[in-house]
Amino acid sequence: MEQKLIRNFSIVAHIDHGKSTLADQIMKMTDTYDFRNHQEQVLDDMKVEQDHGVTVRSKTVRNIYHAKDGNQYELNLIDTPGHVDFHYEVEKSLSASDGVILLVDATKGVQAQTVANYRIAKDNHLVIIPVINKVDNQNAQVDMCEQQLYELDESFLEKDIIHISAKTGYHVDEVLEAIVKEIPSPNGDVKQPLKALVFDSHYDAYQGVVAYVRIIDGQVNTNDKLVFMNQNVRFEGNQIGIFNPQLVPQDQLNPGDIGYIITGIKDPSEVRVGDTITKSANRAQEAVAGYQPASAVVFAGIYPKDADFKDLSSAMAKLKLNDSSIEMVEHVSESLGMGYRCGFLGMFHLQIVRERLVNDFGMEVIVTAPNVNYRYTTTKDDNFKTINNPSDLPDFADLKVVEEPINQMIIETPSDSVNDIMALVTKHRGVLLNMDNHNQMVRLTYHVPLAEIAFNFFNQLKSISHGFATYDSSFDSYQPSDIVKITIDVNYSSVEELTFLTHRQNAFDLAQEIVHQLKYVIPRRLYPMPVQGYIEGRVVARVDVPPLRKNAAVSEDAKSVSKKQALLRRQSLNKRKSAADAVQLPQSVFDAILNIE
Ligand SMILES: Nc1nc2c(ncn2[C@@H]2O[C@H](COP(=O)(O)OP(=O)(O)OP(=O)(O)O)[C@@H](O)[C@H]2O)c(=O)[nH]1
Repeated sequence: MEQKLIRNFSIVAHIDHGKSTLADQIMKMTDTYDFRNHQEQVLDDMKVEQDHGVTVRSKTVRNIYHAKDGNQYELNLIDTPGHVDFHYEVEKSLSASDGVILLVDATKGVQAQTVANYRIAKDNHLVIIPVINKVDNQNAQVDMCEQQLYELDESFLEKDIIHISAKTGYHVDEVLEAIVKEIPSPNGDVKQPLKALVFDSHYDAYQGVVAYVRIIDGQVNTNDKLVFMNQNVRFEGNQIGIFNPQLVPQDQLNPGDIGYIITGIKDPSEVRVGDTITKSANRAQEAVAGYQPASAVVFAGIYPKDADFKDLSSAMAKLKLNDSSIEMVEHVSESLGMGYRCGFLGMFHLQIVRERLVNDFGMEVIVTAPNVNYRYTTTKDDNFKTINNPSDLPDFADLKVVEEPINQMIIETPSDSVNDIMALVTKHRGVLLNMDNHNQMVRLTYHVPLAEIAFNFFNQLKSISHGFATYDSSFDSYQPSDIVKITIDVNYSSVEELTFLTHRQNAFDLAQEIVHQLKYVIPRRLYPMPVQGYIEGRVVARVDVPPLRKNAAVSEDAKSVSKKQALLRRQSLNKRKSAADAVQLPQSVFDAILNIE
């Protein structure tokens, strides 16, 4: 396809505003995919995506469109995720695009991720086509959405904002025409040395690493000798091709094309998303600017359940290739063995990683209770050290200052929920900075500790506001805080994975609650096991996990004294045997802790 007839664009929106439905509709109208014999939402093909009904990974598909001007255009569409945890995916997709369709649900209006995605598109200097979706819905408020879009960007006043129903196809043809007319064709020079930006990748058991690329300059042909510029890893492009949305081989990719290169590389750590591919014989001078690494928000340990650490390690490396935002470092735990301490972009991301390990790699894992990171100075050292594992915080006697991450959070809500929401955020130690009205909604701006909103906050907010409130939050600063460490002993030995950091005001209640929850989930032994919670060296909570044994005194099948004595002897022998084993922590222990509000 001639370069001037190519259009590369992403569809961006808040979660559930209809991106995948629009992508399907475009594929239907351009005859890219035959939907009669297939399921809807072909792009959301991962099990986790179908289970949760959300897009987790960006997906690319090439459509051929016969435009009204008589030309055939190649429309490379990237469907992006809408959930805040997958923001990083959107950033990567936009680096491969020249324009975006900014989709707004007519029944919901402009929401937090609409604004966030609009900003990324602006920062990338992309053409933005605003589109209002779901106009077939009887609750559609098209005028309100238009007003909100004008407030977001005055330049939209000069455009005719398109009103569509992605579901029925109403006016989607106008979107296709706008893509052709407004989004520029890619500018790249075929005569320059090859520069292909790797914006994504996945691992194939037979073919090794498959790199998803946008060709910036030059040309790549099948079997070319290639090199990853930053990693300096050489390989041969065994197969190249495009997404339809399945992989379809081609002989050649040219500037502006979005496609894939099968590298044959079997070691996932040799490939980095954000790297540039060039030819080994005719190297480009400079690599394309890559991506800022994503910064993890919540941290947790991941350990193999029944399998070997080696299996976990190989599964994690392949997963990381497909999701470069996961941070991981090896970690040895006394009770769970070799594993990883990992960083995630949010709780939903953590949940998806856990499910993908099972679905995609058959890897059952134990995930420990998540936490955020903190930093501290000690009486001996005034330099701040950041920790993401609570057990790394030194003893309270040595600490000078502990700081926790504070986020700026903006909540938009209908006015009838304002009081309840303010009470909720105050309970979570939020400090109100500003309150104003914004398109019939109240906008509250807060400073709130990340640890207070990283876990269950979103669900609480949704339930209080009956699903209407939305929020967006971003890191603001570290601030000194009265943070204390809760340590938990099971059977008189401290369990590292059950160490928590929290504000002093919550510490006592939290320690009580954790210890109480553990009573029912710690696997029982033949003897009672005390579970104790400590704060700054003092026991503040205690329960005894009841023993797993028959009570010889009342047992019905041991009526004679000698039989009772024999039973007691056996129990005492078993007791000595099992006392030597370390306490095994099943997943239910960490799940129980996660449910504490
Ligand atoms: N009535 C109506 N419903 C729509 C329309 N477009 C999408 N929907 C519905 O809205 C819901 C969300 O649509 P999706 O296409 O999955 O939304 P999404 O933006 O891709 O969601 P994420 O990828 O998870 O962010 C689905 O139940 C769709 O059937 C439309 O034009 N009209």
